[in-house]
Amino acid sequence: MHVSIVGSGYVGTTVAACLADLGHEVVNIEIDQEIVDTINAGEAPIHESGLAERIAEHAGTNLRATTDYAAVRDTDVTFLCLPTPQADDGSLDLAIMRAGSESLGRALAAKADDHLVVVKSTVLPGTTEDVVGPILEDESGKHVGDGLELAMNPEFLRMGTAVMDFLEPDKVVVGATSEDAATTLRELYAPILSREGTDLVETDIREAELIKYANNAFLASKVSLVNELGNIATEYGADAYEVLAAVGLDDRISERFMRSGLGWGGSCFPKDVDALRAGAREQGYDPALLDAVVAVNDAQPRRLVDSLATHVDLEGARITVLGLSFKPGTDDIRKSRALDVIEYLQDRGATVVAYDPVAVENVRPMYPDVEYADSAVDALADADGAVVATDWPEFDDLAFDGMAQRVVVDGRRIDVDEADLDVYEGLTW
Ligand SMILES: NC(=O)c1ccc[n+]([C@@H]2O[C@H](COP(=O)([O-])OP(=O)(O)OC[C@H]3O[C@@H](n4cnc5c(N)ncnc54)[C@H](O)[C@@H]3O)[C@@H](O)[C@H]2O)c1
Ligand SMILES: O=c1ccn([C@@H]2O[C@H](COP(=O)(O)OP(=O)(O)O[C@H]3O[C@H](CO)[C@@H](O)[C@H](O)[C@H]3O)[C@@H](O)[C@H]2O)c(=O)[nH]1
Repeated sequence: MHVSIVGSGYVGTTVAACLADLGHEVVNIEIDQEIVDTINAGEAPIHESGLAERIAEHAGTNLRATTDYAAVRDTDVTFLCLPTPQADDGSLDLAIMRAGSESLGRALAAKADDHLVVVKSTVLPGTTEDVVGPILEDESGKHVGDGLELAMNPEFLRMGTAVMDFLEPDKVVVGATSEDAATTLRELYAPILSREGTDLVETDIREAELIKYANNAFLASKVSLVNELGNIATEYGADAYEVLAAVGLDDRISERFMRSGLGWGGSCFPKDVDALRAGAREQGYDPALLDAVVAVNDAQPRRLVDSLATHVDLEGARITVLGLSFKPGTDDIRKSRALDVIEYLQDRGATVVAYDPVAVENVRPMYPDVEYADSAVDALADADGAVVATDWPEFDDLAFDGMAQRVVVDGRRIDVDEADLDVYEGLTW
């Protein structure tokens, strides 16, 4: 099938490379010329395991990139993989989706054949049919159901494992306005849908849109619940990890996504939970539980710093922050809990020394007064205390003997030989 993909960030690039790998003819339409040139040179514009190889193999044959929306006219289906950021009040900001839909609609005006537009971006119910659809109709002169079909196909990939998550998902969700649109997507995804372990969920568009938010809200709530249970466990002097390992054996609950500690960050959970809360309020519903989910999450970084402060006078102290990315396996620092930890430490007069295997250059411009070390061991040298903010595997079994005071408060439960430390405290265990 001939496929165009608008937006070539984390999702658009991964989807394009993977669809090319499945044998489709794929073109990425992207406003950033540097990204376009990178893909056309056979290189990956982002770091994701398995992506560079796929782009190297397919660029120049069945994968290319361009800034020119006219390329959509040579394709049967277009995926919109544009950003859907938060406005200042937390609500969903659709400005980029609107701009992309306008450009797409204008390009489709000169296409004679029928076209299917699939929204893959995370958008609230009603966006595809009430915002994207009418813009496409106005700009192209086509009508939904007559020359133009609409579908919504949310994406559940995680950063760091994006390629495998896309190629081997638990589910593919398709919301479509017509049987033809659903059939096209079934054909496009045939190799993925034929594998055992992947379910196809076909719904109307509104349900497809909401499934994505419900999925992220559920996972974020699960982590906030395990953090609350972890906070309670520490008050009782109990180990939340032992407690939750047992709880997770109940298959109604599952042992996955049970790691308590510093909480959730990243480019998705914070913005999507906020957009759903704002959307719910707009619909007249008060999302009390989701408000609490965010409040619990926001409290964890301060709890970590407060816990360190019970052992170290932070004013003038040299404190190491181990890990800056929002989770291991990525250099993404968006809404990373580590950044809140840095701010609370600085507020209390500490000098912060930070180390991360890949994310330092993303943080440096935001926090120029932090000292950045080249290794965890260097970062710990002469420190009066340390906190663990990201569970990078290389932090397991670290040597802490270079510290001036061997005090560690761990927000992520790395493997530590407590005998090496004067004070070791887990945030929730
Ligand atoms: N990142 C994830 O892990 C993930 C997972 C699932 C769903 N999502 C959702 O997918 C969507 C895209 O997310 P992302 O992380 O890939 O975003 P991103 O910011 O990484 O990439 C978006 C790309 O779109 C480009 N762009 C902006 N305006 C454009 C325009 N008018 N025309 C063409 N290109 C344009 C940008 O230059 C950028 O390269 C969002 O709705 C997000 O919530 C993200
Ligand atoms: O037991 C856990 C699991 C995760 N986290 C934290 O939760 C955040 C999100 O982690 P993860 O879900 O692995 O990363 P993302 O790449 O943000 O992926 C989420 O957000 C994407 C964008 O919407 C979705 O597509 C994915 O399905 C969804 O898992 C990170 O800060 C993790 O440290 C915990 O604290 N404890």
